[in-house]
Amino acid sequence: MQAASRGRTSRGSRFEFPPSAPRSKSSALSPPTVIVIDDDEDDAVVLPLCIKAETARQHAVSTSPGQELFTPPQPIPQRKRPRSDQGDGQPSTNKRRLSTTPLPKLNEQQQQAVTSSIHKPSLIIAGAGSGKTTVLQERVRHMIQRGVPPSEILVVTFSRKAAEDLKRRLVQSGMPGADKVTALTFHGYCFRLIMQNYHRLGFTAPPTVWGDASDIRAVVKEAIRKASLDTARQQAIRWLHGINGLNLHSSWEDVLQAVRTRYPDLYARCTAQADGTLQAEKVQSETRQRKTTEKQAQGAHTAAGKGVDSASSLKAALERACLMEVCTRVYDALYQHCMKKEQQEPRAGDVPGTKTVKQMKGHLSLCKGHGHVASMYDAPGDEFGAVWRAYQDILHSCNAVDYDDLLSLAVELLSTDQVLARERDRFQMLLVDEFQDCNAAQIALVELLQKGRGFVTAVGDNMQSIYGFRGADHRSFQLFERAFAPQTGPSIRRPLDVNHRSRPEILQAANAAAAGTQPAYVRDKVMKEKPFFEIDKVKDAMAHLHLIVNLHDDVAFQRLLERPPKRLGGTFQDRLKREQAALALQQHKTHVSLHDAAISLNEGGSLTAAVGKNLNALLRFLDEARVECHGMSPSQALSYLLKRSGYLEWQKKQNDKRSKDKQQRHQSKVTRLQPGDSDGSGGDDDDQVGDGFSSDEEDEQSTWCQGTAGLPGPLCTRRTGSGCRQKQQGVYIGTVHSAKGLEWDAVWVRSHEGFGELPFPYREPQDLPPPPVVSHPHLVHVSNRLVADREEHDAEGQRLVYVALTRAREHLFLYTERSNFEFDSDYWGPHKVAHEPSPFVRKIRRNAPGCCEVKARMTCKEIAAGMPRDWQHV
Ligand SMILES: Nc1ncnc2c1ncn2[C@@H]1O[C@H](COP(=O)(O)OP(=O)(O)OP(=O)(O)O)[C@@H](O)[C@H]1O
Repeated sequence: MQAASRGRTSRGSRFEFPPSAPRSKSSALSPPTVIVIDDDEDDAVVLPLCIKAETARQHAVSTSPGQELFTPPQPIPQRKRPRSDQGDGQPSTNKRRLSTTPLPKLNEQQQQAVTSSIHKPSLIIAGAGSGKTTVLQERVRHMIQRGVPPSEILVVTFSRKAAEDLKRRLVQSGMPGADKVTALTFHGYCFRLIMQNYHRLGFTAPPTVWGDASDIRAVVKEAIRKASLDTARQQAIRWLHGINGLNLHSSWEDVLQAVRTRYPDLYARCTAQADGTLQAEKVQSETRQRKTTEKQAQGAHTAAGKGVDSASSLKAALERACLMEVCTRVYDALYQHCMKKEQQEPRAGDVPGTKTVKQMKGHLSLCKGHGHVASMYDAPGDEFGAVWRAYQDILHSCNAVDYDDLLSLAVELLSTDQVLARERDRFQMLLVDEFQDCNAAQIALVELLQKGRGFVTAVGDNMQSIYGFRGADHRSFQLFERAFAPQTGPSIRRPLDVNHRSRPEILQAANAAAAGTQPAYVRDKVMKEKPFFEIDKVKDAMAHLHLIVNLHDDVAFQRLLERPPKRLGGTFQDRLKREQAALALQQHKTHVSLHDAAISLNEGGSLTAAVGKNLNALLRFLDEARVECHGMSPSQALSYLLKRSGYLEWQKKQNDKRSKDKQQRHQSKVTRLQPGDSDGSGGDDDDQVGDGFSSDEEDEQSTWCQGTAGLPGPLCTRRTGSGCRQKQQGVYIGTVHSAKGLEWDAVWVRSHEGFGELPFPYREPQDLPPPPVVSHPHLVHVSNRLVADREEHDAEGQRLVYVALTRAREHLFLYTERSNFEFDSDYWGPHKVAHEPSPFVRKIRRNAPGCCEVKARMTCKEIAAGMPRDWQHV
């Protein structure tokens, strides 16, 4: 950084400028600034939007939710925000203020909100930066001061970061017992509840939580396959039309009898197959055939022997073979069809009804978010309902749940008197942050926990509602009032009108961006770092852990099959899948686990020597590991497993081929896996359990596996991705969703055309899941309106921009690169694409011209020079 001379802002903070930079007003960076970086040149090029630095900063800004936010903020009372200037006038670093500084002196409205009766419901709806979270924290302190035992206070937030922050702040405030307060995400709370009561939900052991997006997609794919199988049964019935009085409800057994009558040859062939004489059909190559003749003969002998020994097992084997023959005729065609469809992105004009895996996954999540359950989609022939039921069957037989299930299962638990009474006893007081983003299940949880009692405080902001696409219920505040009005009467709402965070100009710009016309949405490709729990090595390690606590975890088992050192190829996996399907038919189950199928194949003795050896070794390894890991801590178990399975050795060989720095990166990834609390009792570490909103779109990730035998549970693994980077010195890079509730002195927002785009594009009504046919057994307010209309969807995009801009305290930079490389492998390969500034930037310029100044160009040096001196190293 070059030597610099000093300038002075109206507030007295000192900024440095390089000698070469002109010292006109336009070069002194005042927020907000829109910058266009031209990557053709070394220098950045700035367009945009600089604030007149001398405009008011000495007053607070009026802010209130909803429409009023669009009106230009009125300078009202003196803003007495205690800045964290460190004596020399330098602004604070880019850490969240709440986590590092003492609580501010509350204004009158805040004071009232904090001290209102703790035995009455309170709803605080206020704009960004008005101190909602601060009030929530202070209210907890107030409750403790009023004699509420801290362990009976439950604070629910929307992200783990927010929960951790709140807890830390409470502890730092020195309030005795503050560390006993429970601060969790909704999903964290539900997870804990389910782990403590899993047996009431029909689980025989604590379920595994499947959160990885690609794993879930694989399960959905399998569910589509299974649902197709049912369609196949119906097709087979049509194929065998009229025989033995078959109708569409006939079982596979009836189908079998019909085959026997109509196609005796086929039936005989299947009999022969069951006797083991056609085993060779499974062997693909001549070479392999020769090598395995002996083994096959042995296997055939065993199968035949079994058949002779027992008439019933011969019948079962016969049925199995025959059924498979019939099923696969139609089933394969359907499966291929489904899989082919899955490769394609949904496009306008796609035939409605045939859903892709991605669509199905989205629909499942959306419906679960709305509090629906599979049984609500029981209409015959309903494709979505069939897939959903198959999906749940797979989860159930693998003793697993997904993130969305955590909420609905918790609702189910709290709908039983015993659990509800215990939880209400355990947590007297409930406080909820970001209430505007609650979905039906979350609202139901709040209602169940406090209905008729009303010791609940909720805070939120309509303008920051950005989770509609995941089922956040737009009526959340209304529903809150309806549920708790009997306890409060009409005075339930408490306003907070003063923004204490951002400079007025920033707020004006944010309001301007969110006001007026609808934004245009343009698809944007974002290159982002792979989330920690999606890194292959991490998934490998987690698969080992998951399997030793739950052998029926098919996702983990599949992974161990696919990955070295126990690699078992695609042919074997196909065989295993067939065995799995056959076993399920034979046992009249919708699903049996891959592990069970593997045991069956292993015992069948019909595998080639090499495959048989590998499979046997894998099964033995799992059996032994479950015994050996008994009582170990998760990190010990992980070390043992990776070593014992040969994975580490394999990795070492791989590492030898890598450069040294790559090795170090890998090592650091593995060591990031940290064990959580070990007694499962939900101590302090329990709030490490993540919020479940992070699996694919956001930066924070959390995964769980639970102990059975001796393994401690829950094992919480924490991601040290950008969420943790925030705690270090440096720049936090994240999505707008992940930044919600947080604040920084300086915020840079990339603002080219895609800015404001939601994670999911708008879906036309025909692309939505069908409405449920029956209502939910537990939820009171389940909305049948699955997704808001286009107008609401666009408004949510605007709110996303509003949230982004209001994260800034002092400096807001909106920048657009003039052009950048984008990757298009299908056609041109990487090529440069020109970027236009976002429509929001145009709106800020149009609607709030007085608050910002637009710069056409700015060099990188000038940008850096505009930063406070102690930031220039960043
Ligand atoms: N009375 C006050 N005086 C000075 N500063 C305050 C006061 N109340 C809150 N603040 C500060 O204002 C900032 C915003 O507060 P807080 O995060 O609680 O607002 P919020 O309404 O939860 O914001 P958002 O909804 O945008 O996340 C914080 O830095 C907080 O310390």
